[in-house]
Amino acid sequence: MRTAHPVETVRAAEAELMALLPDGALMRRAAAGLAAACCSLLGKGRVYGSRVVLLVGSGDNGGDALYAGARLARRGAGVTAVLLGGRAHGAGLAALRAAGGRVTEDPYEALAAADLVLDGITGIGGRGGLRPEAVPVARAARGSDAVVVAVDLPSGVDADTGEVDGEALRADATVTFGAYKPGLLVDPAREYAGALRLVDIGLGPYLPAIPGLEALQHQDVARLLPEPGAESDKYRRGVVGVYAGSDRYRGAAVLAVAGALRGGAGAVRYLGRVGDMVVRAHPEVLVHTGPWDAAGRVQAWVAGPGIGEGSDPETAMGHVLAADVPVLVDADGLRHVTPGAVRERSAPTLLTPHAGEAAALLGTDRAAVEAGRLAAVRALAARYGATVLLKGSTTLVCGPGGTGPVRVNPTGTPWLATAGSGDVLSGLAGSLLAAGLDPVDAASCAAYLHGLAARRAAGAGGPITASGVADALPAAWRDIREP
Ligand SMILES: NC(=O)C1=CN([C@@H]2O[C@H](COP(=O)(O)OP(=O)(O)OC[C@H]3O[C@@H](n4cnc5c(N)ncnc54)[C@H](OP(=O)(O)O)[C@@H]3O)[C@@H](O)[C@H]2O)[C@@H](O)CC1
Ligand SMILES: Nc1ncnc2c1ncn2[C@@H]1O[C@H](COP(=O)(O)OP(=O)(O)O)[C@@H](O)[C@H]1O
Ligand SMILES: [K+]
Repeated sequence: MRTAHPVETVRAAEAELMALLPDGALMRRAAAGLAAACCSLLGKGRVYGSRVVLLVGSGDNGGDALYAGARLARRGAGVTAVLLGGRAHGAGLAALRAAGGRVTEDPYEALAAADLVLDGITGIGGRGGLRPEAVPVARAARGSDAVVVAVDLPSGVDADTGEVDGEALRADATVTFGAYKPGLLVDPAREYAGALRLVDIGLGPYLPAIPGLEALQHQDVARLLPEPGAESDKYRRGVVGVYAGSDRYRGAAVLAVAGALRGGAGAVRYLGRVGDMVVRAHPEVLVHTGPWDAAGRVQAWVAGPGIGEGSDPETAMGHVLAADVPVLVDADGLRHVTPGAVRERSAPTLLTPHAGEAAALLGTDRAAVEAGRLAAVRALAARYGATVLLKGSTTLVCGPGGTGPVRVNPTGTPWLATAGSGDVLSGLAGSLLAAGLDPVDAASCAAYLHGLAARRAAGAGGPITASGVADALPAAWRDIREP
C-alpha cells in the first residue's frame, strides 16, 4: 500500500527524528537523495558539464535545492541559483558557493540554457499559489528544454488537499522526502507533480500507522479479490441484483450487468424495464419481472444507472434501500437518496457519484468539487454516513463518517472519460460487494481493476468504449493475480 501523510503529521515526525540527529542532518539526507535522483534523471555520464538552475525560495525547501545544487556542482555541473524570496537558506547558499555554484540576477538567460531546473521555491511551508514575482520564472522554466524537478512538492500546490489556488509550477518529476503528501496523489495538484520519487530520510518509525491517504497496489488487490474454492457454488459466491436502465437509457442496464458479470459474484439478477435487451446481450443473467419481494436471493444491489426520473424509479429505489444487504447507488439513483434514508439503512451503502452528481448532493457546483476532491468525498461520506466513491480524473473512496484514510486510485486513464464506463464500474463494484468485500475494499478494488482494464483496452493510447473496458476486465484480473 502506498501511503500519504498530511503536513502536520510529517512535521511532527520530522521533529521527533531531528531531536535525535545532529543539526542539519535531515536536510543533508534529503539533499543527497535529491541530488542522486537528479543524476539519474540527467542520465549516466551526463552530470559533468550539465547546466543546472536552482529556483530558491526563502525556506528550507530552497535549502534542499541549494545543498543538492552543491552536490551536483562538485560532480562537475554548472549550477546557477535564482533567489526568489527576500532571503535564502544561509548555510545552503554558502555550500553552493563553496562548491563553485553562483547566483544570478538574470533567471531567463540561465533558464534558456538549462538542462535541469530544481524547483525549491516552496515545499510544505508554502501557502497559496505562486507569488507574482515567481510566476514568469516558473513559466520560463516550463517553456525551456530542461527537465523540471520539484523539490518535495511542485511549488504553489496545497500539500494536504491537492488544491491549486492560482498558479503552480509544472514539474516533470517530483522528489519528495520522508512520506508522500496527499496533494501529490490527488488532482489537480497531482498533474503538476509528474513522476514521483520518494526519498527515505528515516521518518518511517515516527509516522502513524494510519495515513491520511492510501493507494492500493497490485499485491493488496490480489489479496482482496474473491476467488472460488472447491466448495463454491453460485449462491455462495454471491448474487448481485442490478436495477438499471429505462426505455430512454437502455444501454446503461447492459453495461452495468457487463461489469457485474465480471466482478466475481456467482450470478447476476436483473430487475428493470429492459430485461429482454439485457438477456439478449448477456444470456447468463437471471431476469426477474414480477414483484420486488419475489425477486429471490440477492447479496448486494447495484441501483441507479440510467433509471431516469419519475415515480416508478422512486418506488423501486425505495425497495432497494429497504433491503437488508449492501446497496450501491449510482447515477440517476442518487436523485432518490436522502441522508436520512441512507443513515437509517440496516446494511452498508456505497454511493458512486461523478463530480457533477457529488456537487448536486452537496449543494455546490461541479468546479468546486473538482478543485477540492478530498474535501468533497469526506463531506459526502460524513453527511450520508455511507462509503463514497467519487469518480473522475482522480477517483477517491472514503468510508462512512469521512474521517478515516481516503483511498486514492492509482490506475486509470483519461480515455475512461467515455459514456457508460461508470455503469461498468458500478456493476463491477456491486459484484465485489455481493462476493463479500466490505464497501471500501469493494469500491477501491473495482476502481483499480476498472482503471487497469481501461489501460489494457487503450493499449499504447487510443479511444476505448465502455464495452471494451468490460471485455478487458478478466485480463486485468489475471494481471493482478499473476503479475
Ligand atoms: N523540517 C525538516 O526537517 C525537513 C524539511 N525539509 C524541507 O523543508 C521544506 C519545508 O521548509 P519550510 O518549513 O521552511 O517551508 P518552505 O516550504 O520552504 O516555505 C517557507 C517559506 O516560503 C514562503 N512562502 C510561503 N508561501 C509562498 C508562496 N506561495 N510563494 C512564495 N513563497 C512562499 C514563506 O516565507 P515568507 O516569504 O512569507 O517570509 C515561507 O516561510 C520541506 O518541504 C522540505 O523541502 C527537508 O529538508 C527534510 C527535512
Ligand atoms: N479525466 C479522467 N481521467 C481518468 N478517469 C476518468 C476521467 N474522467 C472520467 N473518468 C472515469 O470514467 C468513468 C466515468 O463514469 P461516469 O461519469 O459515471 O460516466 P457514465 O455515466 O457515462 O458511465 C469513471 O470511472 C471515472 O472515474
Ligand atoms: K518545491
